[in-house]
Amino acid sequence: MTILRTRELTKDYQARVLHGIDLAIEPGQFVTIMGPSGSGKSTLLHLLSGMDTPTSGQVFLGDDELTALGEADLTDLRLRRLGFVFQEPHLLRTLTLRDNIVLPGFLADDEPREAVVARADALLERLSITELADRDVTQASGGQLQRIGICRALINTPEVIFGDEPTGALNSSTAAQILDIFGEVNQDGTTIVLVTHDPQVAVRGDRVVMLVDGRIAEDVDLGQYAPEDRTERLQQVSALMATRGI
Ligand SMILES: Nc1ncnc2c1ncn2[C@@H]1O[C@H](COP(=O)(O)OP(=O)(O)OP(=O)(O)O)[C@@H](O)[C@H]1O
Repeated sequence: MTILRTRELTKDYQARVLHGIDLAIEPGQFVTIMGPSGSGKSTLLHLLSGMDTPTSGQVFLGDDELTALGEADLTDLRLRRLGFVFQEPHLLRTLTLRDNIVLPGFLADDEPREAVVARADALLERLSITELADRDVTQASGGQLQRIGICRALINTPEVIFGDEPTGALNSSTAAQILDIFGEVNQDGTTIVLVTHDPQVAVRGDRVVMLVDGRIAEDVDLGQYAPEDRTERLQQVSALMATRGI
């Protein structure tokens, strides 16, 4: 069983940047996508998450083909079933941080607003940032804002969380805390797919998909090592990167 699957996915800009990608991700996996700059990592993430459409090929979320949906259905699917965490959280400046979190919940309009607010408050508490609820973006640190971004990504209880360098703008200790949160979310059963250059991010996952020139060059299972056995994982990832000249 797969939660995300691609079939012969290609993407052309001026030139072809993805060449027939076949990838299958199982529910609950924590996958990182690595590779040299320009290898197509972000492009693949955008196609997997329905943020962009391929030149040819298919993407499936469970039994649903994303690539067969029109823009309105795709937007609705992204809102309800997928979560996104970017390098910068891009929060709305005119809203409180709590209101930034609840907004996608209100847009989904599946349940009473009080229930959405209660879930936002539970997420704030879980990520230890309850005190930020009534502040705005000017009144929190980068790491705190990234936690708000994660709460927002989780508000509609997505099946998959996608991240593009989600710790790229943070110092290493804050980044480690954010990665702990991704680990906990994954432990709860949410599938995670992160693009990263950073081996310290890759070791948090249980699978590394390495892209080179728009093709999957390596697909490595780190699950044989316990998650806390980061040294072994780091050696694997570093060896992989060295092999590919990264
Ligand atoms: N919107 C676009 N229009 C034209 N070319 C693009 C566009 N987006 C990406 N590309 C090109 O596609 C190729 C892959 O880009 P992509 O951003 O997916 O790579 P990446 O591996 O994520 O790179 P990086 O690690 O530098 O972020 C690059 O050659 C890039 O210039």
